[in-house]
Amino acid sequence: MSALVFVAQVIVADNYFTGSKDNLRKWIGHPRFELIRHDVTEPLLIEVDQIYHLACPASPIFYKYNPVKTIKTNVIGTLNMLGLAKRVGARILLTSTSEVYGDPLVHPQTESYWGNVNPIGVRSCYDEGKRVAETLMFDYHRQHGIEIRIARIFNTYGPRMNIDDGRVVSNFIAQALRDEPLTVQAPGTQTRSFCYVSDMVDGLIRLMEGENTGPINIGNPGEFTMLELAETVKELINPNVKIIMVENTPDDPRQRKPDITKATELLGWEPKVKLRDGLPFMEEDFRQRLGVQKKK
Ligand SMILES: NC(=O)c1ccc[n+]([C@@H]2O[C@H](COP(=O)([O-])OP(=O)(O)OC[C@H]3O[C@@H](n4cnc5c(N)ncnc54)[C@H](O)[C@@H]3O)[C@@H](O)[C@H]2O)c1
Ligand SMILES: O=c1ccn([C@@H]2O[C@H](COP(=O)(O)OP(=O)(O)O[C@H]3OC[C@@H](O)[C@H](O)[C@H]3O)[C@@H](O)[C@H]2O)c(=O)[nH]1
Repeated sequence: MSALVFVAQVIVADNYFTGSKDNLRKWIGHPRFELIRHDVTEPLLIEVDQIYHLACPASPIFYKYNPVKTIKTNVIGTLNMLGLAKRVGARILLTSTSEVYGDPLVHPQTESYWGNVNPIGVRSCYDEGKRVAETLMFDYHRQHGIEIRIARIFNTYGPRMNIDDGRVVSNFIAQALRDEPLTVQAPGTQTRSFCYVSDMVDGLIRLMEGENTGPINIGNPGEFTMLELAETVKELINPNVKIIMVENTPDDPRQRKPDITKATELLGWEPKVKLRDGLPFMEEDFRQRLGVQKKK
């Protein structure tokens, strides 16, 4: 009996705008791993079978920092990755976002919903950028026969996130560990649905290896208000910490929850890690990096 073993080689291209080499430390030097400092707004000439196109700042504070660069990354970066896919005949997966639904008027969000997005707002570089990226994917698919996969990712969290990333889960955990008040942006009743990173990776691999182009929502339907999230972090990590209300930013979506029927039926995927079970893994990682011991 003989077995065919598929041995993957991985090439990571990153310009380190929000990413960190430190997160890849254990792979550097591995014979089947290669790391390239590369900005996707420039063409990339390599030979590959599959492209996971994730490059894009994702935290609102980072994507708003240089909005022109964010939209270039989404448009020119996606064009370059599609050009690479076309040249070498690779299958390409785009990590799109629940932000394509904008401030959704349909709840929970299904993939057939076209969204409610402000085209000229401060978030548009990101949400409209990802919407164009999805359009480019489908145009390359229809015009050039490129094999595409589109994931619409809902808020994802987990260990090794940048401590000062600025997104809500990392903010609350870092604040709780630093004994700083948890900053709930008003009104605090806005909702998000949080997916643990290992579930997300499993969903993305299933989508890449499966037969469906998508778009497919990948996210955890467990929905929480930001006040509920703050209360949960307080209870689990630091019962003495204060929760304060601070000003919000424009166009913050008021509610978000994925309908994952397609992911369940087409990919056989559903998330396994509940928020209360995922937060302690992130707490442990943040404690180590911040040097904060658990109180006995
Ligand atoms: N984490 C989430 O909640 C979430 C939700 C929806 C969609 N997404 C999408 O998933 C992808 C990854 O998100 P993340 O949370 O890991 O974000 P992140 O900001 O932590 O990581 C993004 C990575 O892209 C790199 N990058 C940014 N611009 C680049 C460029 N021009 N060229 C090359 N590399 C570049 C960064 O250095 C970083 O390593 C993004 O495309 C994001 O839009 C994430
Ligand atoms: O300290 C904070 C930070 C954020 N928030 C609130 O928490 C909610 C979530 O904010 P985040 O910044 O974590 O992320 P958002 O949901 O706004 O955007 C994210 O959505 C999906 C992805 O594409 C991106 O990762 C990102 O754009 C918002 O309502 C925000 O007002 C707080 O209450 N306090």
